[in-house]
Amino acid sequence: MAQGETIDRPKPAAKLRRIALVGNPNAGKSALFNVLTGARQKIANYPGVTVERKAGRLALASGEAAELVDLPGSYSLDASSPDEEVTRKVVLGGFADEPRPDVLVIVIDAANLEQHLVFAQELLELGIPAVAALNMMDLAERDGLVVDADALSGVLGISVIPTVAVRRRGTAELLAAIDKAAPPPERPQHVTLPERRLAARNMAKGAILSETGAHRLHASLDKVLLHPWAGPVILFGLLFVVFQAVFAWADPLIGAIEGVAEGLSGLVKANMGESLLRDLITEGVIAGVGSVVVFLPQIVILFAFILVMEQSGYMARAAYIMDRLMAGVGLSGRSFIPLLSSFACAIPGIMATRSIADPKDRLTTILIAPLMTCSARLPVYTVIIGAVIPATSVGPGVGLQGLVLFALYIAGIIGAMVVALVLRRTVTKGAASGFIMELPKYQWPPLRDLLIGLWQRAWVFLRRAGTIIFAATVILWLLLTFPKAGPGESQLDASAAGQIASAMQPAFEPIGFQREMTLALVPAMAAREVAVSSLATTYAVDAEDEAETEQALRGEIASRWSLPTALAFLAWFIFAPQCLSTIAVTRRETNGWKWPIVMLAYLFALAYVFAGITFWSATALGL
Ligand SMILES: Nc1nc2c(ncn2[C@@H]2O[C@H](COP(=O)(O)OP(=O)(O)OP(=O)(O)O)[C@@H](O)[C@H]2O)c(=O)[nH]1
Ligand SMILES: [Mg+2]
Repeated sequence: MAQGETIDRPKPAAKLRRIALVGNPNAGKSALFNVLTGARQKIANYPGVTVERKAGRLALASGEAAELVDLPGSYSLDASSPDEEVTRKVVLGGFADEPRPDVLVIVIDAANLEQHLVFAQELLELGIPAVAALNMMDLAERDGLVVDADALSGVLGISVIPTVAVRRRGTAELLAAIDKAAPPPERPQHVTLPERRLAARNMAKGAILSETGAHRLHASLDKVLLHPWAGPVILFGLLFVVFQAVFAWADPLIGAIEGVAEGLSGLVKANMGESLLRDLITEGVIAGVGSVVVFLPQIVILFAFILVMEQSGYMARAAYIMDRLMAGVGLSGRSFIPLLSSFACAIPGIMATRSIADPKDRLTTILIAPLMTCSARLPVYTVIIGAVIPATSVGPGVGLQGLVLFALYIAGIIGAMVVALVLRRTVTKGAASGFIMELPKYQWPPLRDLLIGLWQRAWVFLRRAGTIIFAATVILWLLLTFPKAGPGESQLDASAAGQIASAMQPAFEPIGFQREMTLALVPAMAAREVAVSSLATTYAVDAEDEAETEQALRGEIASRWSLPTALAFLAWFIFAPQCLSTIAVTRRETNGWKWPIVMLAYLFALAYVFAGITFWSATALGL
């Protein structure tokens, strides 16, 4: 769910041996890829994480360099979803510029042997030299399974190497086996699925030496967590805690970062004479970029929860619980994970829809993904909530601010559900497809994966602050600073930005937006957080005297905005179609401009209508 995750197309390498990691979803292919190549491909404890192939270099036991390709998990070579299609094409040599792999590394989950051996047999029928990685041996052992790798090797006719990808166990042996990989013994062709299943059962029986009852704890955990009514209550309670924590835990850290920004600004002022450059640094860079960077603690806390939920195996349970709810709006639990990813960023979320086989399900999921509150909206929400909602407590351990934030997330979800319902009755009409998903095993999140995951998220966020947000802020500062105001005229009125905003203002006046809010919407098309930095820069430029510039953005908003106006702005951001990258990735994933335009139009309409409704009802209530 990394934001803006990049996809490297494997480059055709003429001389290098090509080795492909294949197997069922969630077998640990990407984890193996990471340890073998030193890369940091995304992994998580639920199926369908990898949706594109990715290549890296590795050194074989002989020292020879080879190319390793990580593939999306698949249940068979009869592809039904776009991600499975990628696997099928790579294995069968269907991509024009990519030769068929020289060696297949079939990754098998030792704790799910029978299921994983079904696809393994189909792969062996291809006759490509192969080895098997019998992965997750630690979990098999923990569950009391003793798996006989040699017995398995005997029936499959290839080397079978026990591995624990996350502990780097067995990788040297695996590399040595890849070196010596030979074509598997010829197998009967065109075996039917029931025949393969039967054979898999027999092979598994022969290879599993003992099975004791350590499954019991997990079974009882599932009884509670997947209980028809206790399950949703626990899930809801958990999410509630997450949003409370985002506010409660981050506050001291935010204060510290704000202090650093103020200190820096003071330092610049003390050491530089009055000049445009000094203003650019203090009003543009420090006020603008700084106002976004302060949200790093909240982003990190949110992701820490999400990563722990993913890695522990709970996320897949959440999808399972949500399945019934999703069925109510014509979607399946399959859509849950892409939608959940969209809470980080809609881009990886939309890409994750490739694991949805049904095209109409998939399209609906893509169209509603931007309604999930992405992390770029968090700064906008929290700065406004911090400014206009009092930090009072509404119950033991429950703060009003966290409650409002929670409500904003829920509003996005409800909006998405309603839109899905409407879409399913109209443009994407059709029966909802069934949901099959295997539930992964519970495990303690590996600390290393957790820290790497957190670091990646934090880095993506900081990089955005240093690039897109920095650039947008500087451009905005220039537009706010020139042309210079004449005597008696306010700088904001005279500036190019002020004139642009004034031209747009009639459209936004009716929904309660002030001119600087309207202005903030324009650069926020690049990245939503820019709404915050542009407000900060605008107020810094607009400040009458030096002292006022020092005031943090929250204070400015508190003194300048009425409550209805602030609430309308929040409502706008629940729906606002304000990120160009989302539109671009939608165009790519739907192969055309039709659906991105539909998306843009409906989001814009909803944002406008809801901001308006919020403003007018809040005003009528006398807030
Ligand atoms: N305990 C344990 N966990 C493992 C092992 N290998 C992988 N995992 C975990 O299993 C989960 C799935 O791993 P991935 O590498 O994402 O699986 P994948 O096969 O790439 O899955 P898809 O991309 O969905 O096909 C992650 O949470 C890993 O941390 C292992 O040997 N032992
Ligand atoms: Mg993977």
